[in-house]
Amino acid sequence: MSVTVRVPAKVNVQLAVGAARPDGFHPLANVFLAVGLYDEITVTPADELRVTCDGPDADQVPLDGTNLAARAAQALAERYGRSPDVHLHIAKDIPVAGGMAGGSADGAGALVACDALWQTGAPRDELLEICAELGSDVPFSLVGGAALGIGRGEQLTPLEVGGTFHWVFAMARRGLSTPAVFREFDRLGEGTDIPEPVASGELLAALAKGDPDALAAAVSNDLQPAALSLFPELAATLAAGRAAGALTALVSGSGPTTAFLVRDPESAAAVAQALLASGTCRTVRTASGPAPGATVAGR
Ligand SMILES: C[C@](O)(CO)[C@H](O)COP(=O)(O)OP(=O)(O)OC[C@H]1O[C@@H](n2ccc(N)nc2=O)[C@H](O)[C@@H]1O
Ligand SMILES: Nc1ncnc2c1ncn2[C@@H]1O[C@H](COP(=O)(O)OP(=O)(O)OP(=O)(O)O)[C@@H](O)[C@H]1O
Repeated sequence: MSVTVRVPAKVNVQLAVGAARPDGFHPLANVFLAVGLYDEITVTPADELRVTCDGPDADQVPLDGTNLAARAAQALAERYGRSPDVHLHIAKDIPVAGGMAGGSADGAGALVACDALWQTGAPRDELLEICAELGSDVPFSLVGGAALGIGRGEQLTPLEVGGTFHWVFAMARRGLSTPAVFREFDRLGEGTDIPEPVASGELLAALAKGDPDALAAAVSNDLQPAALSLFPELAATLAAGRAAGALTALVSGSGPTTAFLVRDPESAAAVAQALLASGTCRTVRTASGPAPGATVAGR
């Protein structure tokens, strides 16, 4: 008996960041959009808790107890007083350390998979609570679609989306550490007045309407200057995508993956090809959103 769960990546269409809180986390107005790039997590009973991973970035994924999928299984087992002895296999398609919530997807996926395998019947609110303990992005990986995250990004309100948005993603030649990007944000903001993060009304209206031009005009990412400061070569990738006709170009979350909003799948293919030809990235992928959250794909 095994259970497989499919979980999407995310792009942040708005990431407003406030000044660091006393606990070191930053208050956010984080507008998440799940996109159709997926990791699949398969859980099978085993003699001990063990993680395996395959996919193009598999060699960068830790297979010990620090893996978010292992931590999710441990957390659920502890709550229900049972043994966490399972084999978790991650079929990884989401770039690692790319700002697309790949590890978070695996955490949410393992939680849903173990919940189904063990038939714990945990209420959704309890699963979301465990997700929030695992990381700020993990609750969104569970729910998918589109949502506004406040607090450190874990307090979610689902958002209406009136259409499908088409994207091209350019994967960089190395990763960026999320804490390092937040630290660079702090350094760049030293001595300035950092406003409270608020969601943009124009952006929420554009999502609700399903209007790519309006969304392109409203996207923003307060972590982008910090990501560019640590990874200056990303400026050339953003420029190449804009020159190829993307409606807008931005760093996805803490980066270094860059995201390009386009009008339709044909433009996605053209922008993807131009980005690859520019030589400014490792690889490109196209995907559209919103995509559903963690979903049992097979038993
Ligand atoms: C950049 C985003 O991906 C945007 O969605 C998230 O804010 C990061 O979410 P995540 O990777 O799940 O982050 P966590 O595992 O909760 O935290 C990793 C580290 O990121 C920083 N962090 C994260 C979230 C937040 N609101 N403020 C922060 O300063 C902290 O240094 C923290 O130690
Ligand atoms: N299941 C996992 N998959 C990938 N990385 C993991 C996993 N579990 C733990 N990690 C660790 O987390 C680090 C960040 O990887 P991840 O792919 O989650 O980054 P990210 O997509 O930039 O995250 P986010 O967008 O949530 O900030 C990795 O370098 C790795 O050490």
